[in-house]
Amino acid sequence: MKLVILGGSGSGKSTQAERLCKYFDVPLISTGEILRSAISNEKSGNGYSTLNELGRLTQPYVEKGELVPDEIMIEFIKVRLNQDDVNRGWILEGYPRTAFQAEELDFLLDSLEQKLNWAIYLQVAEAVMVSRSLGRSLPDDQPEIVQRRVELFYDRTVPILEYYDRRRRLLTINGDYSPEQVQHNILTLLG
Ligand SMILES: Nc1ncnc2c1ncn2[C@@H]1O[C@H](COP(=O)(O)OP(=O)(O)O)[C@@H](O)[C@H]1O
Repeated sequence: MKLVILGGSGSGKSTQAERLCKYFDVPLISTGEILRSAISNEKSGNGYSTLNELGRLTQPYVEKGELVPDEIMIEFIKVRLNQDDVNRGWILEGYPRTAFQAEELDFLLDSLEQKLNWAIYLQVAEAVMVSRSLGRSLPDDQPEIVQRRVELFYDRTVPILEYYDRRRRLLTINGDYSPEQVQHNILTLLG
């Protein structure tokens, strides 16, 4: 199974992505989680590694709630999707986040002779995004930064919905239910 999970900050996309990975027994690729761990690794000064390099490059963006430049993310996904453990499938969460990243993902999948099954959009109201994000304790979850991520979600990520819809690959799910109910609704739609 190859799925992209789309949604704003606090939409429940990381919760659903984790559940779906267990269900389908495929690896999770969560760009937010990978970047946060690369940044904390780099800060703790654990020597030189590719992960530290990624942390050093992306920290200024992540900490302000800004998007990491497309070129960095596209390169990262290219390397990740070429690794052996993702042959049978994967769930991408946090990527793509811009229309350019979505197009590049399609080019990459073409070159790997892979095909995306579905893009799942977890739809919640803006107030739900903000209140759920403020209830977490991630380093980049302060109010102004959350607000900025929500703004960028509408400006940069919402256009991707149309991209996938035109290609008949979009499933929209109401994210304003319990995690169990949302997962159930996703699995029902996936058939
Ligand atoms: N595909 C991406 N493109 C650009 N920046 C990204 C991407 N994925 C993650 N990031 C960066 O990592 C941060 C945290 O990502 P994530 O945990 O997915 O956030 P959210 O809580 O908004 O869903 C983002 O605010 C952004 O700075």
